[in-house]
Amino acid sequence: MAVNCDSLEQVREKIDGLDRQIISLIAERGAYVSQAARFKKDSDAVRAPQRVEQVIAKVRALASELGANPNVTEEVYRAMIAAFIEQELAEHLALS
Ligand SMILES: C=C(O[C@@H]1C=C(C(=O)O)C=C[C@H]1O)C(=O)O
Repeated sequence: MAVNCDSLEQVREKIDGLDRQIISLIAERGAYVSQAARFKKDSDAVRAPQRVEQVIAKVRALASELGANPNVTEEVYRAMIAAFIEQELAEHLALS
């Protein structure tokens, strides 16, 4: 839960701290995305558009539950997943 800040400096300190946590989680998520490449036969399987839509529906619901903006959450996730698909495609190519 966000605290009420007394200055812009404090706001930015909070954001900087959260960015560190978010990036650590992106690193962990990315490691699992890379592992997924080992279990897929081709680039269509890497892209897995049905799974992408499942993730988007799930994170929109989670956003509503946890007090985040569902539209912002969806945009962030679509951009993140698009980048992870490129990462996974490169992993998949390297394995073949
Ligand atoms: C990690 C996977 O591969 C890709 C990446 C996804 C993601 O970042 O959530 C979801 C589906 C795929 O586009 C997967 O199929 O689960």
